[in-house]
Amino acid sequence: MGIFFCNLFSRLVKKKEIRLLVVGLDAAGKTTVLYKLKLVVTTIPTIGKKLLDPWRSTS
Ligand SMILES: Nc1nc2c(ncn2[C@@H]2O[C@H](COP(=O)(O)OP(=O)(O)OP(=O)(O)O)[C@@H](O)[C@H]2O)c(=O)[nH]1
Ligand SMILES: [Mg+2]
Repeated sequence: MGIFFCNLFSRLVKKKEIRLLVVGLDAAGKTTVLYKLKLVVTTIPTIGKKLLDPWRSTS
């Protein structure tokens, strides 16, 4: 875990573009945390629950 954050921090200092996946419940505060950490350039909002429902027919 420590090595992961060290690598992440060093990449941020170098201003290199990184992609970060943040997973959590709807409106849990994921985007808020990224903005507070000043990590956000662009975000993709939560995909609709219906699209992720494995029991829902795709036809
Ligand atoms: N009370 C409270 N509200 C919070 C907190 N963090 C975020 N919020 C509020 O919760 C709402 C949703 O926050 P977002 O950061 O947009 O949540 P999200 O997880 O990115 O949501 P999705 O992208 O829709 O999945 C916003 O109105 C925030 O202001 C917190 O720690 N406490
Ligand atoms: Mg969000």
